[in-house]
Amino acid sequence: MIPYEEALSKVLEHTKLIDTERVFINQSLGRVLAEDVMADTDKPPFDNSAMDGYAVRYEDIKDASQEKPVKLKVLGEIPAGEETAYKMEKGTAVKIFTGAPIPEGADTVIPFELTQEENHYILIKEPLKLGSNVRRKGEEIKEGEVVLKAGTLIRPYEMGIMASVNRVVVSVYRKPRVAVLATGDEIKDVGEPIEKLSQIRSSNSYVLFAQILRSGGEPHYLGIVKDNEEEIGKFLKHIDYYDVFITTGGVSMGGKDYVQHLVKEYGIDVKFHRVRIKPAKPVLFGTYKDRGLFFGLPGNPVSCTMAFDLLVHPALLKMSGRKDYIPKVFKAILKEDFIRRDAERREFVRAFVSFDGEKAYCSYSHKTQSHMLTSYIDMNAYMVVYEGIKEIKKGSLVDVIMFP
Ligand SMILES: Nc1nc2c(c(=O)[nH]1)N[C@H]1C(S)=C(S)[C@@H](COP(=O)(O)OP(=O)(O)OC[C@H]3O[C@@H](n4cnc5c(N)ncnc54)[C@H](O)[C@@H]3O)O[C@H]1N2
Ligand code: MOO
Repeated sequence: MIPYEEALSKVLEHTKLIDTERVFINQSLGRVLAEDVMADTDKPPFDNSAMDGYAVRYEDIKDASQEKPVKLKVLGEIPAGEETAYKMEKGTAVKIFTGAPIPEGADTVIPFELTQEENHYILIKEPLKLGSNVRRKGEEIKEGEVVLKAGTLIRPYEMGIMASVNRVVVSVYRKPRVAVLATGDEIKDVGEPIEKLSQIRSSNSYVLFAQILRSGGEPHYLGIVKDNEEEIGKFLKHIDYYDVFITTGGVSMGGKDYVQHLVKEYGIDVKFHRVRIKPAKPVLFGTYKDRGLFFGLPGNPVSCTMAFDLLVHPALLKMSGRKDYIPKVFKAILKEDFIRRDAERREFVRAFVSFDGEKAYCSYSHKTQSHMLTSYIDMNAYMVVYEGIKEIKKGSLVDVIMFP
């Protein structure tokens, strides 16, 4: 049995960056840019007003005061989207709206609130700084400048930035194709008739499907296969099509746990089998072809789910070009005592982390066993109980990892 860090670094060591594809920007959310995105023009493309008000010449208004108001003649108005033919001379102002181009000769904008208008004239009773309320051409970005670097995660903000520089198609890392195959004679899909009390619904298939989606992958649901080498082999025959292949069940010591024998037959090079973690001890990891990743996750629902979050999720992120793929560990104050009997493995207990000002607090689910998927209800993190630790007192600092 290897420790968790070693398992994770083995997985990441074999995780290679996936190839790229071009997508329409609306399809790019959550993907990672595989190219730099450049500005097509200066931003803003022209000097324009940041307020509804009057474009003026600073020279004219710099000495305005309550006692000596400045009076300017209003030549006309410029709405946003209009070009301007006004040429401003001494003693004049032009009514202007937010986003409209600053007329030639003007350099400052006075908001309506600071003026009084009367018969095509305005009165100004206080000065403004030179350039007030003017958004300068190119002040945000210069034409040709890299606005988004390759490697950037695309969030709604970045999508907007790409639209603002008229980039409609962009190169991103492809979504990994991830197969999910549930194994087990007793496993039934949702909706299938249950003939015997000993049969179990395949919750794992659905958790995994959603986890893959959440990790930015493309889930391929392969259904359920019996504990039968030939049947499982029919799926593994096509393993090359997938970037990642996940099975659940059949990896422990049971007589029908075929996966570990089969993997060799289908070109999977096993890198580890069994990790000193609780749950998910029997997890198996291997590689195929030059870049495929194979995960044999345990059948127990919590073991399967947790092994995905802590081993598969980081790999999917890394493969997709993400830089933040290592699970972040931080400290929280334990709100109640924790005790366990067996301290051989590092345990990842489903926990709830809450924040109060600067401090984080941690409580945990008392359903600690690996068949209880309901231990995830209302929880948002894993509390890490390290090897050799049997007891943690209320008030102690514990390590926690938020769910992805
Ligand atoms: N003698 C030993 N027995 C077991 C060991 C061990 O070290 N020595 N390890 C235990 C641990 S830890 C785990 S975890 C399980 C993992 O076993 P498998 O991966 O071989 O899984 P199965 O035996 O096929 O199933 C275990 C359990 O999970 C249920 N299951 C399976 N598939 C699904 C599914 N798709 N959806 C929901 N539930 C599923 C299955 O019915 C079993 O109850 O092994 C221990 N045994
Ligand atoms: O490791 Mo198993 O996942 O403890 O139940």
